Amino acid sequence: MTQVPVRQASTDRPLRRHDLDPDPLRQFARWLAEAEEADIRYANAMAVATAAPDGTPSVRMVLLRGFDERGFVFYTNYESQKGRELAANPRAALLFYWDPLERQVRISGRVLKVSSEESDAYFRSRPYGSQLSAWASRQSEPVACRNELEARHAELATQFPEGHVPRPPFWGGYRVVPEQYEFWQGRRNRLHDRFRYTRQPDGSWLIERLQP
Ligand SMILES: Cc1cc2nc3c(=O)[nH]c(=O)nc-3n(C[C@H](O)[C@H](O)[C@H](O)COP(=O)(O)O)c2cc1C
Repeated sequence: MTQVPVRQASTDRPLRRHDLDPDPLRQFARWLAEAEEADIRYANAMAVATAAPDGTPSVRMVLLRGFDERGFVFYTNYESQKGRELAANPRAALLFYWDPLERQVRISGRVLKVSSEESDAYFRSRPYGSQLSAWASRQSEPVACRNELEARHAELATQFPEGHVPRPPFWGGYRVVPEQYEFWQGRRNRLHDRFRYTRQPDGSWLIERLQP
């Protein structure tokens, strides 16, 4: 077996109960802002885990495009592997990892499609080339060669001039509505700080420290 070197935490940045915002959304916003201030490339990149109906998990990176009290939004192809899994089992887990800050955030909950108006508005804001790519790619399906994709992209450019690309009906947003969050702060000696927020039936959040 190839041994993978283990790196020790370089700083010790405690996370205490009284540092936490009672609202996990505000706590998340604070940590994301700190990740952005730390110049982390793609601080909004997150892994999204879904599961097939037989329980087989799958995970991939996507970019968080917005978040508020309604949930966490990302955009993708509704007919991709994740889209098919979410249609059958509308639950997901999200994971952010900000290495320079030694922080991890886990979020899990139910998943809804965002409204078509919201997806349309976001699609309109995308660069022209990305709009065409959304049409060109049958995401997660095999393709014989890259030329086929590029030819389709070029053909779509003649069909849809810049500024006039409609959103493909098979492309749009998902919103993950959190039921649980976990904020993890790496500490020396692997005695890390972990706090879990669990949504209660009355809408409040139970906060518990977890063992590392
Ligand atoms: C940093 C990063 C960001 C990504 N962002 C997205 C995204 O926002 N939406 C998306 O559909 N795919 C995104 N991808 C590609 C996905 O990881 C994945 O390859 C694709 O969505 C197909 O996944 P699936 O076959 O599991 O459905 C991103 C990949 C990386 C590495």
